[in-house]
Amino acid sequence: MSGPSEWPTDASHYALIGKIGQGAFASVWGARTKEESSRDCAVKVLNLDHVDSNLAEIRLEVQAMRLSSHPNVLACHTAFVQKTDLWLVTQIMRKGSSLHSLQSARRRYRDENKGCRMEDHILYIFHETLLGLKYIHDNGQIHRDIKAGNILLDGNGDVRIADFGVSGWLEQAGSKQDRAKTFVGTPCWMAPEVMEQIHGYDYRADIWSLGITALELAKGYAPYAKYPPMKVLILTIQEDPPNLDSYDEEDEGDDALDQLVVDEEWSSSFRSLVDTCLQKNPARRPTTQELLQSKHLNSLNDEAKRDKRREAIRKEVCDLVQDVGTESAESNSANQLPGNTPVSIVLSQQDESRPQGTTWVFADGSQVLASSTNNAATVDDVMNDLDQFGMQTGGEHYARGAEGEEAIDINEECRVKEDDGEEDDLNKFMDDFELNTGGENFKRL
Ligand SMILES: Nc1ncnc2c1ncn2[C@@H]1O[C@H](COP(=O)(O)OP(=O)(O)OP(=O)(O)O)[C@@H](O)[C@H]1O
Repeated sequence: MSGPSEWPTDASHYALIGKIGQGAFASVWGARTKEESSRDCAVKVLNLDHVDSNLAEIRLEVQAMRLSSHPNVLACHTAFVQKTDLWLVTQIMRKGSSLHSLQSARRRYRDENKGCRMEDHILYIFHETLLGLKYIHDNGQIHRDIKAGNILLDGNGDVRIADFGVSGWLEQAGSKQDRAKTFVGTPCWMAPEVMEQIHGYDYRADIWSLGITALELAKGYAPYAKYPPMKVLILTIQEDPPNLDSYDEEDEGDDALDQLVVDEEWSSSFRSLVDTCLQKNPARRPTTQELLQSKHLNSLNDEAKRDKRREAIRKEVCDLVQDVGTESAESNSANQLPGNTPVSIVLSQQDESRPQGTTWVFADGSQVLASSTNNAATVDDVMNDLDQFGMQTGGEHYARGAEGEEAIDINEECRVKEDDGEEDDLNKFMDDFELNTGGENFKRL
């Protein structure tokens, strides 16, 4: 393989062939170097307006990314600034995201009236991802954005984790000093402790996201994906962890999701694997090593069995899916459901001008202070008000207006007048909320 320094660091040396996909902060392209012996690659173009780390920091991190080498982590060849964009040149994974591949293959089987059972393929992807994640965790890092859109498949069935390090560069809300307490992520995959930011979080947040990813691959979309980000945050904090059955009831009759939903039988071992990852108390979640040794995945540690699974996914999935990044390929964007919009979270306790608590900052810059006052609301009140708010602000993404817009206090927005006679419900909701959040947030003033 060529050394990383040999990759050109000027955009004019690359030909962009076809768009692979569009994320919230970046577009990704299939590309080729314009050298005599041209090399294929993917180029992720991040608009610098959304990049808040300074370039020296990014350079150092890219250096680290280039040095990190694992068969299940996407290799980064080089990175450079081009006008107002940051270009990240990486390996290209021909089948794109694992979700895209599984869903495309499922559609093919369905069209041909053939049965297909994806559980073994999902377990294989899960196991490969765990190996990459173990490498990341063993190096003292947290990925922070594990989801099927960042788990990529190549034509031969290889699996690699993408976007390692990138989420840390994205636009952070709050001042530089707050940054250690700031987090950017996609709500549907975010662990409850990351949303609350009470006791901080560690690598076990990635294990939660991996559990959500297993659900996503199994069902075709992440739990709560149909809801706007703020509602996802509240449901994740309040409700029992999702599982393979829970969102069937939730989403029944939803036309948009009916297109995506997958109806398959799942083994009890797979169900229990998902449940193990999705424990709200992070201390109860297993480490990558424990998962690799668990009865659910143990057999895949055998090289011969792994090779067999790789061959099976190549034949039964990869071969049915068109390569991404070619002129004719369709864009491989993750479905743009509301809950897939990134949100950043800031702990605002140090800022005396604001009430204590966590601030959730949405991709469009709108903010919600999850703090408390004497008034409280029932869950339904909160949800109704969020819906209202969504409507007023243009819907799905709660696109609040321009810069300088005031942050929205959930309680301010959801305040229910005492004479509505709902005080008891409201108090109960706040008590539950305090309980769920460990009592530090949502403190009554
Ligand atoms: N190196 C690559 N090879 C093949 N496909 C890729 C590569 N990198 C990214 N993709 C695909 O390109 C699409 C866009 O990726 P991108 O990382 O910009 O957005 P995302 O992860 O879907 O969402 P966001 O980053 O906004 O949370 C995704 O479907 C992803 O799977």
